[in-house]
Amino acid sequence: MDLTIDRLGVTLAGRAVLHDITATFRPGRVTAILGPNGAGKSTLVKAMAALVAIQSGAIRLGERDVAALDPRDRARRIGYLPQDAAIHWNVPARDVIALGRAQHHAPFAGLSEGDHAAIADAVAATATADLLNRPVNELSGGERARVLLARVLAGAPQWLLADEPLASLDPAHQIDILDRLRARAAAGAGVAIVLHDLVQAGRAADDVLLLKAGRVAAFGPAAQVLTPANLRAVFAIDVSVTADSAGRPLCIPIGRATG
Ligand SMILES: Nc1ncnc2c1ncn2[C@@H]1O[C@H](COP(=O)(O)OP(=O)(O)OP(=O)(O)O)[C@@H](O)[C@H]1O
Repeated sequence: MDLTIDRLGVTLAGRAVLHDITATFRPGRVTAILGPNGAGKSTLVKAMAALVAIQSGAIRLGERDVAALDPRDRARRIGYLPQDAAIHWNVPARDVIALGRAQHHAPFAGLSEGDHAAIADAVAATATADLLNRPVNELSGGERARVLLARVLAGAPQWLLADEPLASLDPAHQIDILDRLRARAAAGAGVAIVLHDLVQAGRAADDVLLLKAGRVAAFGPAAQVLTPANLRAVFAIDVSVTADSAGRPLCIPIGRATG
């Protein structure tokens, strides 16, 4: 089902943060949300997960208003991985990952075979098997980030919204995680990820939403959006854009825009 943002406006603490955002994200594709610090990327994904109140417009999953969905039903449909997620209990990583199945079974019910299978898939996708018995607060930042990603993957949501999922990962794990997210999309899920790295965005994204100061600067297929002119207009940098060996845009930042 499409995830549609329709003339969305969000105001936080009296400040208009998002203005008249319209875009339709499609399942089966990876959509990257890019923009400078403070552009409104996190606020947008929170609004898509119904975690912030919206002042105007709507977010719809298919025909249904996301904010009006029953919360458990919404959690089964939309998985959200926050930026800098904290874990307040020093429990083994396996318990954190298992929490990703909570919306699939009755409260206090044990894990079903289906739950175990989904957890095993998520553990394989994030290479967290060796971490399962470790207390989460003793993991490195990147290890913890992979455990948290495993938790949201374990829920097998129709839509996966991830806010900077690569931020603390080493290059090998960045590549692995992007490949897994692409595999989820290829299997029919919707995937929307906030990214800062233009190289990774070009590599992973089918579609790109460029945000600037809370407004849509460009939205569409990655090759049409990731152009030197758009990137200059949004980030005020010069970027070399060529095609990589798979024909995807390869964006190399050169420096601050001149002239
Ligand atoms: N709870 C809040 N109350 C008031 N203003 C907020 C709140 N949360 C975010 N903002 C403001 O909204 C704007 C957008 O913030 P947001 O976190 O969505 O940006 P972002 O594009 O994700 O930034 P970054 O790349 O730095 O993570 C910023 O100016 C921020 O200061």
